[in-house]
Amino acid sequence: MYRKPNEEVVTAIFQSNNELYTTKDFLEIGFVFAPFSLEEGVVLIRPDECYRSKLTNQVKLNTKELEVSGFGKEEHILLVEKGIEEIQVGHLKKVVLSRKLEAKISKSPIAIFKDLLGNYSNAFCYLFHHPKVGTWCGATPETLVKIKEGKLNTMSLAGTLPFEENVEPKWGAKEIEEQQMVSDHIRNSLGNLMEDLKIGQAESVRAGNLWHLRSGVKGVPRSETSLLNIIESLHPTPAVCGIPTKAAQEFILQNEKYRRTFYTGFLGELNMPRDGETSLFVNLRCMEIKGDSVAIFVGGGITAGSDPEKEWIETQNKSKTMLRIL
Ligand SMILES: C=C(O[C@H]1C=CC=C(C(=O)O)[C@@H]1O)C(=O)O
Repeated sequence: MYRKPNEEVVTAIFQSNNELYTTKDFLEIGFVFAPFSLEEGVVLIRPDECYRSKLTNQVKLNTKELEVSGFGKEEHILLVEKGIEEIQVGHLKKVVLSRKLEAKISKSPIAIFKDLLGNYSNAFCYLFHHPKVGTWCGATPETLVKIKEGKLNTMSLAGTLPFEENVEPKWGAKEIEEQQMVSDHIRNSLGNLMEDLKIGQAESVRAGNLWHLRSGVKGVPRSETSLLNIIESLHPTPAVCGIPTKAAQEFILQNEKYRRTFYTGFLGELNMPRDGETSLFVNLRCMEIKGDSVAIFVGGGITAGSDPEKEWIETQNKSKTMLRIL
């Protein structure tokens, strides 16, 4: 079940058996759920039954300050320090480092999903379940790619500050440089696949209790460009992996002390309805639900200008997007 950013309609797609289908070439139709490492298999939910409904009875939750446990701080700071060293010796320019935190829940997955819808209107909110994969939900601010009527839209997203009512975010050199790196990377990797590519000015966008810097990216894919080409050139974006991509991915796989599985993968509608719109989102601000426990996934972009303590606080702030709902 999902609702696209700033829309009112919730769509539910149900597959009528428990087979685990995967995509081969992104020409299939359905809902995809892709892991960070694509070779683990991109799950496809076949749309045997589809329902659409307008949102009703949205409840705004109290936004009072949340206390977040400091568990895992030392380990995360060491990881960030290692990332900074790798950048200083010149192996990487940027790497996104993340962690997982656990919490108990007393709400049902459906109640959690409803609260995501009611509180994050400009996010892509979803609840995913497959008996052989698990149950996930989230409210992500990042579009991986949207293709409609031959036009492509994506975004360069990076840089984070806490949101404060009536206060404009003041971006520092670290965030501006970090977001510029993402824009440059998108230009390099998508440029050859497109007739023309335009990357807009960076602007501040709100994502729940946070601000991000975002540039819109628009273009028209060349006639010979396939969706698979586009996905392979964009995923994993430097907003979730790093620069250069391969070296950052290796660093992540070797140094993060857990497996990301579907966090920082992507998900969304594929060719729905037949030959229609594809809109895929990066799986951020998300959690995996297992009975009465959840695992929340949070990370941040590390550059030469990163301060490990601040990076830790940034992950604490990102975890509040989900913790508030719980
Ligand atoms: C990796 C995450 O956020 C990414 C998206 C926006 C801003 C980010 C940052 O400022 O570091 C991250 O690149 C996450 O939320 O777990």
